Amino acid sequence: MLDIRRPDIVSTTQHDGDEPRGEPTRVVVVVPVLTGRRGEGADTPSRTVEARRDEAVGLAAAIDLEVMETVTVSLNMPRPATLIGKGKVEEIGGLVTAHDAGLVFVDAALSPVQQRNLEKAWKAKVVDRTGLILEIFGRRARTKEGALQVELAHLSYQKSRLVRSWTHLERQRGGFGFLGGPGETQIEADRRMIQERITRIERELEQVTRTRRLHRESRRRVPYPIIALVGYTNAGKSTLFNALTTGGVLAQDLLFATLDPTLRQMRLPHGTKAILSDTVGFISDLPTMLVAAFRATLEEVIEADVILHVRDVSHGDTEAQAADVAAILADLGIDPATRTIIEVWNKVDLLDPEAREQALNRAARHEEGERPFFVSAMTGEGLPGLLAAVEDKLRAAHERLTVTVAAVDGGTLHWIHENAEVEERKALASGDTQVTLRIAPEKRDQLERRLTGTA
Ligand SMILES: Nc1nc2c(ncn2[C@@H]2O[C@H](COP(=O)(O)OP(=O)(O)OP(=O)(O)O)[C@@H](O)[C@H]2O)c(=O)[nH]1
Repeated sequence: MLDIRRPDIVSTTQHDGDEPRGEPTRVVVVVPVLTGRRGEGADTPSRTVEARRDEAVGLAAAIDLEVMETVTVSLNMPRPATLIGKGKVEEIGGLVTAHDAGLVFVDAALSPVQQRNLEKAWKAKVVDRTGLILEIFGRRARTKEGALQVELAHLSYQKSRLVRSWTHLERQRGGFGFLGGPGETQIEADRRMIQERITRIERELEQVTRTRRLHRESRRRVPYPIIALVGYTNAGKSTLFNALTTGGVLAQDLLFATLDPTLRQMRLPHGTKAILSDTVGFISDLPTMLVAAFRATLEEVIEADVILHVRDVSHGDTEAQAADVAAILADLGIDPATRTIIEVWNKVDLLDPEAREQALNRAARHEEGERPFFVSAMTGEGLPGLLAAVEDKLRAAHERLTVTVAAVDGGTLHWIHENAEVEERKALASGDTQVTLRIAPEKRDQLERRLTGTA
């Protein structure tokens, strides 16, 4: 697990004599909001200031930090040295001391120099948005591959900061007119250490990815459709994942359960079996180095037969969150016009009657057949209706056929069991077998060729 407070995570921003003083889990959250000209990483026009504050607090809370205070800072012009102005830096410094905070989360992109200067000024560790998101992803990664991908992204992030800081130090050294000054060997050693870890993780990742690919291929041979959960962080995907797959792991689930905790087999009301896939939560302004890691964990979504877009409908910022999720899906090449995406409006138990009425009105504006489902993963409300709808969609896509397989054609019978869902199997007097099955459109031709002997 990665840890922003872990001492062996190299930081160019540590200096003798100004180590963080306060409690490492007490955090002051700073939300810079650009009011003037647009600048680096501070404002997100689609979000209100309140929503940004809420999100920043949520991010900090996601890794169990104790938020002592949240400060919004209006920025006309970002300052190169500290991002925010001198007066505010001092004011926040006062809060850091008063709360005995060991950490300040600045919800923006900080340059290494800004980070270092702020750490010096506040005598606390400073983490920016990318740093915190990397930390959250690191803690939530549930597969070995996911954990390694995030660690790799984290190391690349550190390395890039080291490089930039190096340039900065070089310039400084030039100014003082001496070579090989303090810091050089330390930074070189840090770089080497990071590079060694990157190489080691890349090797490990290659191995894990190869194993995963093999598993994926063996899973593909099993004809179960895939239902993928996607959604903004904290929307309730994992709660829903558990609610929909309770009842333990069936014996035949082991193939999935042991391989990957984000995949579980489930049974729909009429008995259709499917694989439910949980995914990592989406976050707005995802750091670029995480996009690749993200992509790898989203392969199931790309291949899914049905995508459930889980939304926290009780959240004030639910529309902007939905827009972020839609943008990420589009980035993954998922076209809502050709894919089955069902919106799941979760946490309805938190809505008061008036808010529920408003949400129902909003839902009614969706086309029939694309109406969102109101559910509570917590209380179970609405889940049976959702499952029935998912099953309908899957069944609509999978044709139901009754075929007769010749007694001599054991190969085709085997193929059918591997590639289709067998509903009924009857031995005929002739020795042939009559099979009623459901099959995906892309497999139908193959079956036809086998049955007509043209395979
Ligand atoms: N009241 C209520 N709370 C819910 C419901 N579903 C989830 N929660 C809570 O919302 C929080 C987030 O739920 P998770 O299931 O972890 O959300 P997630 O989407 O998997 O989050 P990430 O892992 O960040 O992507 C937890 O505290 C849940 O207990 C619901 O239907 N009602």
